[in-house]
Amino acid sequence: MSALMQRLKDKYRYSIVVFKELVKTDFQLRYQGSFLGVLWSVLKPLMLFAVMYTVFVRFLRFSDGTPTFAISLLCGTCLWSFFSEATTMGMQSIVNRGDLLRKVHFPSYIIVAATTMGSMISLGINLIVVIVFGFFSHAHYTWHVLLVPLNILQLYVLALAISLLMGTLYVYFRDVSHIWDVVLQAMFYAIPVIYPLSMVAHYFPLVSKIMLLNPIAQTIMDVRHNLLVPRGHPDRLDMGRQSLSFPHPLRAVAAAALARRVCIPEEQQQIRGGALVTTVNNPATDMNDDPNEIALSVSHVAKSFRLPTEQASGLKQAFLNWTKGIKGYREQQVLRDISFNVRKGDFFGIVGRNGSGKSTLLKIISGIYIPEKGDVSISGTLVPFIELGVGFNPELTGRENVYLNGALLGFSREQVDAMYDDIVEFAELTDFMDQKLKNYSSGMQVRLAFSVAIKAQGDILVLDEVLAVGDEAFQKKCDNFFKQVKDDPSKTVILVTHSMGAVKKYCNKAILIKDGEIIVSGDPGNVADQYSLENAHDLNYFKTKSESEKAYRFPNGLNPLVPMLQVTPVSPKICDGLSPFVFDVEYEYTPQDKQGYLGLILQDARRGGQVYDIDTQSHYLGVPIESGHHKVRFSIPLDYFNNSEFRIFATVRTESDDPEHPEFVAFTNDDFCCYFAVRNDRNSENGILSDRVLKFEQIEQID
Ligand SMILES: Nc1ncnc2c1ncn2[C@@H]1O[C@H](COP(=O)(O)OP(=O)(O)OP(=O)(O)O)[C@@H](O)[C@H]1O
Repeated sequence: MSALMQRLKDKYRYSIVVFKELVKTDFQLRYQGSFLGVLWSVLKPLMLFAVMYTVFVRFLRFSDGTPTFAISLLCGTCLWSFFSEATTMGMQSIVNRGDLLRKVHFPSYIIVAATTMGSMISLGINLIVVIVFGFFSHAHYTWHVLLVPLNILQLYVLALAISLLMGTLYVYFRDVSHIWDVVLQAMFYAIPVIYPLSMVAHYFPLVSKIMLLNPIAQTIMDVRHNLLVPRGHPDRLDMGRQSLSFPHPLRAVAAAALARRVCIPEEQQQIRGGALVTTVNNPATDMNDDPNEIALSVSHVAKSFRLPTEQASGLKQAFLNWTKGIKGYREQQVLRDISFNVRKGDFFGIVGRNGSGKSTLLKIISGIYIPEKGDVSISGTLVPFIELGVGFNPELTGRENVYLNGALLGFSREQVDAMYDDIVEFAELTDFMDQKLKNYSSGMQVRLAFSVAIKAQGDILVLDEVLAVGDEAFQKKCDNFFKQVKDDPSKTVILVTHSMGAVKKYCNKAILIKDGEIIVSGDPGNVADQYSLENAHDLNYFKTKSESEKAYRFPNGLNPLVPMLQVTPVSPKICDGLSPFVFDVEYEYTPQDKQGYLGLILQDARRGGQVYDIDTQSHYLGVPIESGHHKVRFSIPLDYFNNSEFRIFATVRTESDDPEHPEFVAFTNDDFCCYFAVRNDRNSENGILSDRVLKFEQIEQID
């Protein structure tokens, strides 16, 4: 038995750790900031009771004739408050804590279970109040009181099952919460909370029987009877037996099983270690890789998302879309066919422009998303940081957030206790730990998050944009940490970053993702350079220029006279700066009455501005263009260029009367320009031209 318990404990260890921490913070946050704090959980039902008692017992004279009817009313009110609060908050919790689900390998039902458990704690406090009241009202408690925890557990399971079902619907249709409000109102009157069942049974015996078919009503009645029905009451024994009888708990368990089946995806049901995913599959390998050396293998992974095109989070819109045959979404293919292997001990970089799918790939590796196609195999334990400070709550103190964040990384309270001082010392936040996180600067928050995150233990660390944390002194510490990890052959790191300095410094391999595919892989220096080049396309000063030119005459740069104008590289796009950069300009041109010319502009894509500009009539390149389809080859010597990224932009224009404003016929838009980069260790990064440009000629004494 104890071995079985131990196995269950091990299997659900992560879920238990996170559950406990979420319950604690959830309960704490409910009463935080109020003057009376947790006392509200006692006062609220008492106040409600006072209202009910006055209206229904004093004025409407509802009673079953027992002296404890008032307490029974209080008890029913508490149970009903629990049920309505737990299902309402539980239903909304998946959406409210969606950040956790998107960033941590995490079973979603824990969020709902923790929220409903928060309400359950309030119920526990309330029932203690009921029992104390009972003493003063001469209630005679019997052993049946011992059945109450069983009844409550049953109610909790029912509330949890309903919350899961409603919560799943609520993710798609927000109307569900409004409908549920109405259902709760109706149910309140259909359950004998404020009136005795005997009253209904007296007038409508069949209705009273139907009422009892409702498992919620029955459980509430059970609790009341087990607590308060006086000794000798004819119903008492039956009700006590009923609580233990089989069909009743079975209903709750069946509801929970149904909710689990419908609401919890298969992969979430498989989560064992939460943040620590352990799989020891045989990773797929290519011919050159020793399978024992592979830590992670990603094979032909593809993923797309459905992006809503019409507002479809309401039932009405969903119905209208359905009747009109509108899908209400479009597919966005984020990853197409990604394959790579990471060897044990690698520091592996993943780079790409915004929206290229890096985080999606990390989430697939971490088990947060399931790929549509392809496989991911991991050998060892994998710790996804995904993002620093996941689950951080601004309303909690730094200390509380450390425990919460630690739990999400799989650490129990005892484990966090043991490392707490180290975390605080590393974060250099000793004096701030009892302050709420909302009072921290953003730098302090990431320092704290980083200090917790680096405690995570596993063979493979998955880091998403966790570099450049904090001020300069703190960055040095982080740098030391990364160097240590890099030098540790037992650690494998997968790093997503936009810092090409970090890629070159830490990584031994990297991939560049563009449009959902790997376009460059291997040497991190080369990958970083290609990335810089890709990134040069995004710079705003080019956009502005293009925008103004779009408004100029031809909206997309090209037109019937010049349907094609394109600059293509002949040399490699990453140049060493020793040989010239060679490129072609291809055009199709139908001449007008004036002679057409080809103009070229060389732009510094890193710093902005023109390096070389023949954009005036007087400086025409002197290449008249002829009718038809042609290709012209050019070359630019790069000896004196520093390291940077450059863009070549072509125009076709004709002479005009104003030499400062030549007449544009066409220009290359951003898709048809050519980008290249200069990379050579003899160059510096400062300024466009290298210091080799300046020659020392002579020095002459004046006085
Ligand atoms: N859960 C989601 N639902 C719908 N679309 C999503 C979802 N997650 C990501 N996307 C979309 O997938 C694309 C890739 O996103 P992702 O976060 O992977 O990019 P990224 O390369 O990490 O970008 P960044 O460098 O900005 O962090 C984006 O267009 C994003 O809008």
